[in-house]
Amino acid sequence: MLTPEQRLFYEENGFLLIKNLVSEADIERFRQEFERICRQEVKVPGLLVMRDVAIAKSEFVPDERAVSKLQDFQENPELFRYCALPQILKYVECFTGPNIMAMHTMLINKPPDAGKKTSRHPMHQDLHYFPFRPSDHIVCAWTAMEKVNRQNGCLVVLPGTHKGTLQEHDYPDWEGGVNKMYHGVQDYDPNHPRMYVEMEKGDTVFFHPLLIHGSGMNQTQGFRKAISCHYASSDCYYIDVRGTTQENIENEVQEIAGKKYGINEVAFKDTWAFRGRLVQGERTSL
Ligand SMILES: CC(C)CC(=O)SCCNC(=O)CCNC(=O)[C@H](O)C(C)(C)COP(=O)(O)OP(=O)(O)OC[C@H]1O[C@@H](n2cnc3c(N)ncnc32)[C@H](O)[C@@H]1OP(=O)(O)O
Ligand SMILES: Nc1ncnc2c1ncn2[C@@H]1O[C@H](COP(=O)(O)OP(=O)(O)OP(=O)(O)O)[C@@H](O)[C@H]1O
Ligand SMILES: O=C(O)CCC(=O)C(=O)O
Ligand SMILES: [Fe+2]
Ligand SMILES: [Mg+2]
Repeated sequence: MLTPEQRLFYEENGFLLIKNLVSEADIERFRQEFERICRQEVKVPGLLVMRDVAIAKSEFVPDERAVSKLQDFQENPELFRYCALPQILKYVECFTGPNIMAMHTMLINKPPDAGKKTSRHPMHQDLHYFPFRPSDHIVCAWTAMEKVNRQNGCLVVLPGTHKGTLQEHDYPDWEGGVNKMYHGVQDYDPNHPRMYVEMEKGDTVFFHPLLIHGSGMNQTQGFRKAISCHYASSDCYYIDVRGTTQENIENEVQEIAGKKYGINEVAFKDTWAFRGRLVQGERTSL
């Protein structure tokens, strides 16, 4: 699928932007379903509805505009259609091989910043959240549901950082507050070249789980929308993160999973095994 130039670009930079990959019609359907979920017209088992911390901690009564992110929509057939779009899977297969699992799903509705810069997403590596390997067989697809630019907080990437190792992550020291589980790399090189990935509606970026990335504040009045899925080869294997830098996220996830599913001591890897869904080939290991 990939031209030699595209392959080389990904190997060197850790991401690949494909223009106009998802149709307007599909994006409109995802948007409609998102709105139905916000209006609570559909109930989705396992879905996590997240509000921005600035809104969650204020007196303001939240309505659908307060939703900053939907996570784990694998049980919603309409949104999950995104993860199985053939034109996306054709690219994903270049990184994962033929057995493909959709491991993590998100619809991000980055709100207009409430004045505390909490709409930012600190610079991080997604692998920090994942207890499975090898990292080269994991890839994220992130599709802009509208034009994204520096004004509304597009993705910011540090090209080439996927060649490094997994860094220690923790909450950034931000005055205005930080969203739950938005860990960041503590000491990335501030002089590393930065790229602002500006995209049109339907453009899709594929990126490596070690690529350091984040997103800036949304300085517009609109809600910047994107839909994404992290894929892994189903031949990947789970690892034990105890004693590694990932132990802090394991503890937080176990605490939340315990509350959400009413089970104590759920293994971190099981929180992934039961959310993961096969989208192509055979479920061999994950
Ligand atoms: C690769 C990928 C995984 C990378 C990422 O996506 S990183 C971000 C990952 N994010 C997540 O996994 C979502 C984490 N969020 C959640 O689990 C939930 O939204 C919670 C923060 C637990 C809130 O759950 P919810 O059921 O809405 O609970 P409540 O509304 O009753 O609030 C309970 C207490 O939590 C606070 N809260 C709500 N939203 C946030 C927030 N965004 N950041 C920080 N704190 C928050 C809320 O103020 C309340 O606090 P107290 O009043 O108890 O002090
Ligand atoms: N010290 C830091 N620690 C962790 N993440 C940071 C830090 N500084 C910046 N970032 C992340 O990198 C993103 C991009 O930073 P950048 O300074 O380019 O954007 P910004 O300050 O949000 O907007 P602007 O385009 O006006 O500079 C930030 O929004 C934030 O998510
Ligand atoms: O859409 C964004 O702002 C980035 C989200 C992101 O990187 C993540 O949730 O891991
Ligand atoms: Fe990320
Ligand atoms: Mg700045």
